[in-house]
Amino acid sequence: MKQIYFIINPKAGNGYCLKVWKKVESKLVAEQIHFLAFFSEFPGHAKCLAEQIAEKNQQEKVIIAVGGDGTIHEVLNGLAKYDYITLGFIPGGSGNDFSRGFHIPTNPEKALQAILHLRKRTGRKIDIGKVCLTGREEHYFINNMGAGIDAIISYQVNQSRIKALLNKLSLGRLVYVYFLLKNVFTYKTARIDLSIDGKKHIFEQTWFVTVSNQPYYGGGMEIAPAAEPDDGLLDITVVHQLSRLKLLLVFISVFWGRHIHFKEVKTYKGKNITIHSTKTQYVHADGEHIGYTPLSIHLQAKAVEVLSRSRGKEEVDLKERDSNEFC
Ligand SMILES: Nc1ncnc2c1ncn2[C@@H]1O[C@H](COP(=O)(O)OP(=O)(O)OP(=O)(O)O)[C@@H](O)[C@H]1O
Repeated sequence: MKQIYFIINPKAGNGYCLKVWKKVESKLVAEQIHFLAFFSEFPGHAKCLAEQIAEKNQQEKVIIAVGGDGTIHEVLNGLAKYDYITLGFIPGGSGNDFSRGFHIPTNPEKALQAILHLRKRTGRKIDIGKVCLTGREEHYFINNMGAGIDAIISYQVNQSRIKALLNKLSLGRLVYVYFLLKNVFTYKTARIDLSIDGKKHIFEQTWFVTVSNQPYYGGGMEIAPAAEPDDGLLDITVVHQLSRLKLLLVFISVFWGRHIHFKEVKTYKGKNITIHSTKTQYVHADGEHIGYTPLSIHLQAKAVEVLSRSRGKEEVDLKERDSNEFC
């Protein structure tokens, strides 16, 4: 059996993750499962830890990220170049879009149970995206990346103190609404030149472009309802040429994946994408600020083995994530 390593972000979910870890740790001890655990001590540390674990002995291992989407993003970036590592995830953050998209239970004990069960089988090979920014190191994403107003919002949310306060009151989602409202009346749209597998598209007055590997982002918004993480394609969503008020309507409809029916929302699929903008745009990958446009994105097909279940084309019933059906 492969050795299991845990990388825990004690700050994820504004400290909630530590409680998650305590529960997971007790269960591991009770079930006499051998494991090694490491805590992320500062932003970027989870990436270093994952890299060091992957390098050690160069043997097959399971690395389980315990935290939010930022934690899994860092762990992914540490292990993406090592094809003998299997990635697992126990949700302990505030958004947890990875667990939504990859059908991991939100309950920590059930998530662990699912992971221990899935570890006995061959993992699922999934695609990831590689973002290349001018003069900066490459970044991999597992959920999605974006450029435009959504990237500014996620940057401001991550910096804000209100997030911690609202999370304590279990109103974490409101922080996105607050920053959306703050930006929607001041943000200046730009022309975006997009190339998808060599085909050029020009969009005037663009609010944002996202490139998704799985459907969810921003803590449960179904931005790319058709995205499948193992279909060898990335799903592109462009929102452009609409009024500020209509943009708010589009954002509301994203929670149900209905935004794709607006004529101002364009969707595509592709493998190699470039984004240029007349105005420098903020860029995020898995909700973490990584730089600014211009950039290129390249699909890395079936590049990472994950402990998750595939749902095929069935509709995802999110309530089921908490059921015991993994076992
Ligand atoms: N010890 C630490 N102290 C402070 N920040 C840390 C530490 N370890 C990691 N981080 C940073 O914490 C940030 C948030 O982590 P993460 O995204 O996992 O949690 P979250 O924001 O609560 O969840 P989500 O992204 O799912 O909403 C990341 O940007 C990461 O770099």
